[in-house]
Amino acid sequence: MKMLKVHGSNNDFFILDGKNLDKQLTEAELSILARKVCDRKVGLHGGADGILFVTASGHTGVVGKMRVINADGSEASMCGNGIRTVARYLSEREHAAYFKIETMYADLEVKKATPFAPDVQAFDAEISPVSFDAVDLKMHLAGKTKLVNDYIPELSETLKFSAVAVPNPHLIAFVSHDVLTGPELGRIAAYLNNGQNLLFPDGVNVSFVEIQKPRQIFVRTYERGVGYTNACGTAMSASSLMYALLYPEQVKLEDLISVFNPGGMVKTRVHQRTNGAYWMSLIGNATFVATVEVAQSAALEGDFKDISWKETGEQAAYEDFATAISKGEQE
Ligand SMILES: N[C@@H](CCC[C@H](N)C(=O)O)C(=O)O
Repeated sequence: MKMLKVHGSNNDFFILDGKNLDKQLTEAELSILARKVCDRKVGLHGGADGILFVTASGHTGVVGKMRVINADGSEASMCGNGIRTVARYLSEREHAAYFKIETMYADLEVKKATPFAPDVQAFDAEISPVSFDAVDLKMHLAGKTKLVNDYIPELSETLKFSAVAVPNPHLIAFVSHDVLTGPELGRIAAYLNNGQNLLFPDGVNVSFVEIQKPRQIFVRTYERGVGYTNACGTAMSASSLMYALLYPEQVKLEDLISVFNPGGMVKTRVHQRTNGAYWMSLIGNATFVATVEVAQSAALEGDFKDISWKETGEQAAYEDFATAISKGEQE
């Protein structure tokens, strides 16, 4: 079985193309494979945040289908950092620069973007559909059908949250720098993703957002099915939407927003269609780290003694880029 280790803002994945399997996987095996391969301690070469499973799409004019399997084996409806890397993979495989990828709820447009730096390739992905509806969020708050900049007393007496599905569920709070870097995010997100709480029984991705200056935010995310990640693309898109809606004096629809995260930086734009629906452009790196070969039967057993791992050399360029960002040399 061949896979590709990739990342967007150091949110890392293994792309598994159904064409490169030794043998067809059952649904249960796909989930087991994700848990074995992604394990940070004993998984494949340091593990990953998830598997991006690529297959053919049944939809006309769509180049391929992406399924997102979190590190804990659960399936997510979307992955913003992941779809950029799948876009690059399909773009190289199909020799196309602008096309659609099928995801659980929508066929999303992707296109090649201007590289962020030499050897730091970038792609631009549509993030949609957007919903504030508690039913779509699988959110249960007494008497509330949506939540926009409001308190959830069960979680915090001081923080205000907004809930938005893009279409995977996100809970977002705008916070000070101290709160962004402190323990509250972990406390709240671990509780909401314990599978037992009544507010989000299916879990939710939780992000804290700091406004650094107009059109520049920092987003830290604790992901459902994973835990803390270096970045979450759908969270940065959802956070950009809430930034535009809650702080219209700082950012307008269509403005380019710089979104920094612990793993790097992406750019976003918030758009609104004529029917009122919001959608976002998520523009960021799509880095190929290494090509991997492992026997499928061994991977399913979590046995990674005998693998072939060939680095592409792109990670060094990405690290130079990330260093330049952290020194404020790039906006
Ligand atoms: N890292 C992803 C989101 C992956 C899915 C998420 N953990 C969920 O369960 O919704 C991104 O970049 O969007």
